[in-house]
Amino acid sequence: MVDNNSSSNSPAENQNANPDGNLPSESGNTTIDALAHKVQESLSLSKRHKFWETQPVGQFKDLGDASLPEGPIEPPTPLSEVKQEPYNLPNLYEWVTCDMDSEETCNEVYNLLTNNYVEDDENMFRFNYSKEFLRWALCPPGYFRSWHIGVRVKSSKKLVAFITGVPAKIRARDTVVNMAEINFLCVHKKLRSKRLAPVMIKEVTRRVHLENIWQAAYTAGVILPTPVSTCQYWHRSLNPKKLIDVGFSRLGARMTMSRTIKLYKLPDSTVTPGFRKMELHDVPAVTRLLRNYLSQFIVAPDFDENDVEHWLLPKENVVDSYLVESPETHEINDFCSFYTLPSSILGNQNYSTLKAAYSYYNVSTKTPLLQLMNDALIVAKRNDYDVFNALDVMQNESFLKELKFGPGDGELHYYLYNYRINRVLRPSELGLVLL
Ligand SMILES: CCCCCCCCCCCCCC(=O)SCCNC(=O)CCNC(=O)[C@H](O)C(C)(C)COP(=O)(O)OP(=O)(O)OC[C@H]1O[C@@H](n2cnc3c(N)ncnc32)[C@H](O)[C@@H]1OP(=O)(O)O
Repeated sequence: MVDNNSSSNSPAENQNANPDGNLPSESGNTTIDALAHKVQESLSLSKRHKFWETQPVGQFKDLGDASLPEGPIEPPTPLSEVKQEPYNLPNLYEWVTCDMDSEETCNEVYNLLTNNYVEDDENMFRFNYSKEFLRWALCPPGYFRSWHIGVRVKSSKKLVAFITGVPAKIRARDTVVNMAEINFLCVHKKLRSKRLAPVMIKEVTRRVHLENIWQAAYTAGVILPTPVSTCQYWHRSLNPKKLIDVGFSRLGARMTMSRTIKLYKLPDSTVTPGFRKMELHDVPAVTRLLRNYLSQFIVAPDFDENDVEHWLLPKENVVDSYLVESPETHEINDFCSFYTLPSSILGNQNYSTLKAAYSYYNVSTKTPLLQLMNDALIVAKRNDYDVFNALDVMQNESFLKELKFGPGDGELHYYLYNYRINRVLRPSELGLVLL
């Protein structure tokens, strides 16, 4: 198994390719790794965060203080008191709102992210979100164009930084909160470490406030004050030869290439009777199934039918969803989905792209989750994905090891802005996947 014998590096697991120079630990569960990780964590916890210390987020000093009330950290301010003008940028730059419907703007955003977004620690891979994916991720029901924020060089109009929000209803325990999901924060490599990121975060916050929304959810590879939960990526090789050739994984000790290929081989067709692609007419049934399933987690999205249609109806090369329709009753009892996020392979002679599927929302009520996810692996393999990634959120832990996923070497931290949860959650208590 990948777990102990090989290491893998992907931008996803290494969003902690971090500007602050903390070393991420290698994969594997050795004592030294665990120790190094603890040391790193305590160094991060004692570090000053000049910007984050000023924000309404859980602070490290309050960690473990269960007496603090759950819920908003600060009350909303009257809308008339929200700053009306954008924050000041350094003189050479200007704010722009990015119209993702414009082919030209979408291209510019795509190019900025393709060349400057998240890399792994060894700079071997960089996320390569497609244009269709970006449009999907940024234009859900009720989205605000004003939350798609760019920074251009005034003179040349070159796009050099980006940050986005989309609206989402997220439930924290019993309370459904209107939030913004913040993503795609990116500063051009040449403009790093100039404190541009805090200005961008303040500007997106201002624009979210203008819509009378006061909370946000986001994930990052870096440790900031203060994670609601810390999750791990796991990877299931579908094309082990390519993954080894490009340095994503290593050949295990005492393994040959042909034994490795055999180990990860999957059947050509799915095994569950009634397993098929989700269609538009399935939206009501999938919504019911998913809402019921997500109600067990402490933090989870509160999806309605419009959300399900947007986020889960299959979209080629963006999101894939399958369900099990009972051949007898035609009831829909099981559902699985993954999104498509390739990574550019940097500096490899033979390959330029790693095709990765990321586990999204999965629900099993009749088909065992293990069997359902094995069918998901089979369709992903049939569609030429190289690797299938999954976080240890929801009930994913129950299938990871058995289906030959190996742990990655990075962590993904979940955060809430202006909302306190009074203890750190286990990944299995989280029902939320952000893109
Ligand atoms: C109510 C509504 C609220 C809405 C807002 C909710 C909050 C949303 C928050 C954003 C969620 C984003 C979710 C995603 O998109 S996560 C993906 C982030 N993007 C990348 O990793 C792409 C590659 N890296 C870059 O483009 C840059 O390194 C970035 C832009 C990340 C930082 O640029 P740079 O390296 O040039 O640094 P600086 O000198 O300008 O600024 C340094 C300050 O920035 C803090 N920093 C660094 N990385 C992150 C990070 N990932 N989240 C939050 N803060 C971050 C850092 O701790 C320090 O503050 P402090 O430690 O001194 O205090």
